[in-house]
Amino acid sequence: MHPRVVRDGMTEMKSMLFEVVLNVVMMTIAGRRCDVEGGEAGRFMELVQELFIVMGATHVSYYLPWWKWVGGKHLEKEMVALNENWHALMQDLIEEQRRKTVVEAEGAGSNTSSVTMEWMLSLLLNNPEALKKVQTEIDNCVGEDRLVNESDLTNLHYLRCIINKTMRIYPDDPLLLHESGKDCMVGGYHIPSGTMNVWAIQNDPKNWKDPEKFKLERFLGLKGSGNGYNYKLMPFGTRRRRCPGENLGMLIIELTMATLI
Ligand code: HEM
Repeated sequence: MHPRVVRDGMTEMKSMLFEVVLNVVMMTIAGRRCDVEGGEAGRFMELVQELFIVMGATHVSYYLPWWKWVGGKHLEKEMVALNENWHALMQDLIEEQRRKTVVEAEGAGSNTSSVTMEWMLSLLLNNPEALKKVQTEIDNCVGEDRLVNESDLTNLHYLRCIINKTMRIYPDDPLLLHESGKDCMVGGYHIPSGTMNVWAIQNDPKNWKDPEKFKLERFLGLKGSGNGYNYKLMPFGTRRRRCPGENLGMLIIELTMATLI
């Protein structure tokens, strides 16, 4: 991985963080790193970004079904095109792996973890005291003569607090559990009025006093997310649809950020 110096000694972190996560996931499922020179990483990043735009879009055709009949750009077409591009990329990988691997987890894993790390960097740079504190914690537990390893992570409590803080105020999927203004049924499930989305729950003063304040200590001693936090913090979702990559995602974030810090 080569740092990209943008200007005046500043480094562009977004694509580097994305590449780290993509390589970890790629090693896990395909046994090799991502081909940066051949453009595989760039191809992935473009598709993941496009996917998030299409998934997050509120489209005019939701409200005006006749839009597509009069020739308006239809979300369905964009999704089909995106799906075909994903398919082509996945097909290359699958062929390379002789059809032995499941690859759809890549998109879900790469963007979520790298975006969380990007927000975390931003939080740390804007809160120098917290940065100092976490640096001291790493210096005390790991020292300066070696890199952080997995067994150190149980001692890096403050690091974990900052990750939790990041995921509380900048969840990857803020609109998870869609907000509902009135009682309704969705797919046979009753959604009561006043149902809130994840961002609203995680930033509700009823759940987190002074939610906007930087009070990391409030995360100390709390374990896991979802049920562990009484549903006040659930960046990985909860129950049946909960993210299956939670442990891997947390591990990647902890190791990468601790090493970087
Ligand atoms: C910071 C890292 C991550 C965050 C915040 C995150 C968050 C989420 C969320 C909110 C969901 C949707 C839950 C729901 O629909 O209720 C999800 C689903 C999923 N995630 Fe993650 N994720 C992360 C990392 C990963 C990683 C590393 C992988 C795999 C290597 C992964 C694989 C998946 C898959 C396959 C699903 C779909 C599960 C299903 O539909 O049943 N995620 N994730």
